[in-house]
Amino acid sequence: MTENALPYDALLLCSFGGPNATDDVIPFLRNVTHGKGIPEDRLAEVGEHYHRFDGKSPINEQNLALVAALQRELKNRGIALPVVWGNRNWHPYTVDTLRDSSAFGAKRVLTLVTSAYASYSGSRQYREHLASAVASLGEDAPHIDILRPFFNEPGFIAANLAAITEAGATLPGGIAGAHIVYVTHSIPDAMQDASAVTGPGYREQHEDVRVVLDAALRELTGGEVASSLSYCSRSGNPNTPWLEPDVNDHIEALAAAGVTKIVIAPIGFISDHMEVAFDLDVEAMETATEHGIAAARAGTVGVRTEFVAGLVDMIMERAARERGEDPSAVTTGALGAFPDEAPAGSCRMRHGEVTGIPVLAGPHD
Ligand SMILES: CC1=C(CCC(=O)O)c2cc3nc(cc4[nH]c(cc5[nH]c(cc1n2)c(C)c5CCC(=O)O)c(CCC(=O)O)c4C)C(CCC(=O)O)=C3C
Ligand SMILES: [Fe+2]
Repeated sequence: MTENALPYDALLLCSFGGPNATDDVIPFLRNVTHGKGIPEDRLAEVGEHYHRFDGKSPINEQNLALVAALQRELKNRGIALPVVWGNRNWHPYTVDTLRDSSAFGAKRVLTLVTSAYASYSGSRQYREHLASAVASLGEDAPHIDILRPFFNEPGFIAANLAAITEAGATLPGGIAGAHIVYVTHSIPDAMQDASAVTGPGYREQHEDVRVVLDAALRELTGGEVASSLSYCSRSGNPNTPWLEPDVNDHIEALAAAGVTKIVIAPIGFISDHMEVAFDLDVEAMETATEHGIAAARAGTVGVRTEFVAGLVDMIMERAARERGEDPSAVTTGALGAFPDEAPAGSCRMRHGEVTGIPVLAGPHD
């Protein structure tokens, strides 16, 4: 049987974007932090992280690699679906990509947002961004659908599991006895609360992944698995509460409790972009070394075959549903598949704050 992705005629990979050169850094950071109240000194500090890498974030090449991997997987399955790429905060901007796609005849575009978990930052903000791109294209805009969050897609889990076991194998004595330090991006407590209003919140989605991965690791190793979830990359006003513990404080506390080896597993990110390359590989690794802990950083899912195949499964499942079929949504863990359309009031920046900003894939309020 030949598979097809109808009614879709393109897949848009929609991501964060990052600077490609020194001169891009400040304008990129202005785009990201526009209206967000991030203090100047935090911006200067984050600018320094990028300058350590000559102003070039690895994120763009990683997204291009994911585009290529998705194209390969689709082609191998005999599915004709062009994959295009657009960003929220840097070139190529989503609006430009969609204008081009439309010029080439795309009428209905399925969007894969590069955030695995739902919160304002990973979900609603992208839905606002896509609505604004569509509005500015007017009649030329294709119809856009958005794939649900994929944190509990089995391929995402399998890819993380493989990455953790590979990293664990590099530790002295292997993974046995290592504490698994799962890490994700911190968000303000208010954003966390707002993410939990209409369904399982951002933290709960990660906890679900942690439980599933721990169980799989236990099965693989035949031993006990100790783990915890911690957070990196907090910003904003220091007086505003964000999700804790910070990964560095947490590693310090683990050392004080007698832990001697850890795997740092960045389950909150899909590629080794700047948060991973600096906040984990530089800062968290330094913290571990200072405290006498042997640490191995697990890779992100990147373009691992399990992950890419799982994404294509999700694409085909969604396409089938849009054709009126009733495909089953396969998920791991206890939370089930998130809905295709976000519920009213979900994933606001703050609970109860109605901004009136239009969104796609869900009601505006
Ligand atoms: C949950 C989440 C993800 C994970 C989901 C996902 O993967 O999408 C994520 C990803 C990313 N965040 C990124 C970069 C930045 N995020 C910032 C600021 C913020 N992030 C937030 C949350 C998240 N962010 C929040 C609540 C803020 C505060 C301001 C605001 O409410 O928006 C700032 C401003 C400076 C600072 O304050 O640090 C920068 C530069 C990059 C690109 C990296 C690269 O260039 O390689 C990526 C992939
Ligand atoms: Fe961020």
